[in-house]
Amino acid sequence: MLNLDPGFTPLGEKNSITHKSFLFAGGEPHIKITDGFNSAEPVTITQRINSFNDLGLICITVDALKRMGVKEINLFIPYFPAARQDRVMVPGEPLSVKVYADIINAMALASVTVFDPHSEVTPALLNNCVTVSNHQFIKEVISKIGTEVKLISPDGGALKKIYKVSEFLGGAEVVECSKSRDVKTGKLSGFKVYSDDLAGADCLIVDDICDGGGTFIGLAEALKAKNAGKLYLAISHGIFSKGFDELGKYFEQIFTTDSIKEVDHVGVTQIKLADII
Ligand SMILES: O=P(O)(O)OC[C@H]1O[C@H](OP(=O)(O)OP(=O)(O)O)[C@H](O)[C@@H]1O
Repeated sequence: MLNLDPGFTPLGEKNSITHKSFLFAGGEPHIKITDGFNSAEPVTITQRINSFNDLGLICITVDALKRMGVKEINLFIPYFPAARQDRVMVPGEPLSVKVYADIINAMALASVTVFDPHSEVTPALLNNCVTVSNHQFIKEVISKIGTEVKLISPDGGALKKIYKVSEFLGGAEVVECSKSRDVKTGKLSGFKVYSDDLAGADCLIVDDICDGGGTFIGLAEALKAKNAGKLYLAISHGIFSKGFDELGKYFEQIFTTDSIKEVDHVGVTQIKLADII
């Protein structure tokens, strides 16, 4: 095991390979593997990706391991970078998810494990991809809420996954919703809840990523307009780029994992991937 982020050990620390990593003054990541480990054994690298340099560190680590004679290298990156940029919406944009997938595929890894990928595009592009669903995460969230909730699917992307979550949970009720996004400006509008009256039912919105949170604030207003009870939010990958001031006004509690970073906020419960995979 080679955990590149010292604060993130999702698969444990058994047989951890010691190393030192740092940035050169020019901004390039560097690593020195300081262990005399058995290079005939497979190695699994784990990493949280918050920047292109975090991917760069993976690339140079794979190179260092191969030069030490390691033949089988596995990678665990729960949050796949640019997974949302999985289609070219207006001319002039990149297909970023393919750029990242091509870089990773070039390393010829034995497996690449991702957690709750945004769409089917990531596993389709990534060689030897293993996906971990959000099922256990949502089960854990519901046990922490402690009461019956309706599962809310915010948009078309989430809809493809929510019924599998419901099935895993033994048939929890699903409420479908939709939103519109202007592909030129990224602006959100037109939140719809496909239920006439939620009759005070507590609701858990389930989605893969929270970035600025606009999706969930817009949806929370639409749910309240349909008489929703308490609102909860479960997000596999918490970016939370606009903080929690606005989100906190709508949600009793927000649940996320540590797939991207640590979150320290009274309104957020963070469930460690180490505890659910
Ligand atoms: O916190 P926010 O800034 O609102 O972003 C979060 C939303 O963005 C992503 O979906 P996206 O809008 O890209 O939709 P898609 O399912 O059409 O890809 C993600 O699945 C969330 O639903």
